[in-house]
Amino acid sequence: MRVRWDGVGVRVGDATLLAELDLDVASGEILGLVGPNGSGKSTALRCVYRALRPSTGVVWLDDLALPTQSLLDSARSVAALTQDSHAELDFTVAEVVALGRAPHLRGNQALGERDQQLCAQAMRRTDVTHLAQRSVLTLSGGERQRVLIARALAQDPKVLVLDEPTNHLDLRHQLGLLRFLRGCGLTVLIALHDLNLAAATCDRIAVLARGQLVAHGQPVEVVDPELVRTVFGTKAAVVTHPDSGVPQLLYDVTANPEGTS
Ligand SMILES: Nc1ncnc2c1ncn2[C@@H]1O[C@H](COP(=O)(O)OP(=O)(O)OP(=O)(O)O)[C@@H](O)[C@H]1O
Repeated sequence: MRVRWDGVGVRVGDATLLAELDLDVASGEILGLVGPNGSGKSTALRCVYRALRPSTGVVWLDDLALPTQSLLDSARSVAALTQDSHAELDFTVAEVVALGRAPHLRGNQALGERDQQLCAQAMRRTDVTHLAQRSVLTLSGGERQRVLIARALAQDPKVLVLDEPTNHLDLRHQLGLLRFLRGCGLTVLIALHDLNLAAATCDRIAVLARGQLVAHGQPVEVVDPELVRTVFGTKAAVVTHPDSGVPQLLYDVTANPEGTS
């Protein structure tokens, strides 16, 4: 499913959280949103999963404008793992993952065979099957994060919106998740702080700063020392990964952050 931000701006009072954003994401593409804290990444994503109504512009899913769709219809297409996703009730892992099926069920309708298959598949993909009967309250931060990703996958969406999904995940599970995203065939919109993981995972990267889109393109076009210096105020060198050919940044924590010496 194609996703398009069409002049999407968000203002609260006098503050512009997101200036008019134009971005077009093809079906099956992975778009990475990167940028400093407070640059508008979550705001841009919230407009897609409808936690926020844009002040200007429209988000399109294929040729349907989001405001013309019911919340239920868009929830069938778009699953989100957000920074405010919580699992604070005393539910088992299996119960939390099953909540992902809610947009596809009527009222208190029980899970059917296909629903159960999708939940089981989502739990396998996120390596939480062995936790199925545990209370989510007893999980570590990374285990809980994987359960929330499983819930989003169980929704069987066409578009997956992930806001910092690698938070709390150990290296193996970070790479496992990103590898899965590369092969899943869904349209993926993902906010990431780690520019190297973004470069390794995303087809295109959009760089936001103070609510503005300041760069946009394939990782080789975007991951650049000058951009890292101007946007993040950080000195970095770029090398090419010997196997994947993807640009990767190297940091020197002893260097002057502005890179002036
Ligand atoms: N309701 C609000 N009222 C005023 N300002 C807000 C509101 N919601 C968000 N902001 C501000 O909008 C800016 C953009 O926030 P957003 O969460 O989109 O940034 P982000 O790029 O996702 O940041 P981070 O990397 O820290 O998660 C921030 O400065 C934030 O404080």
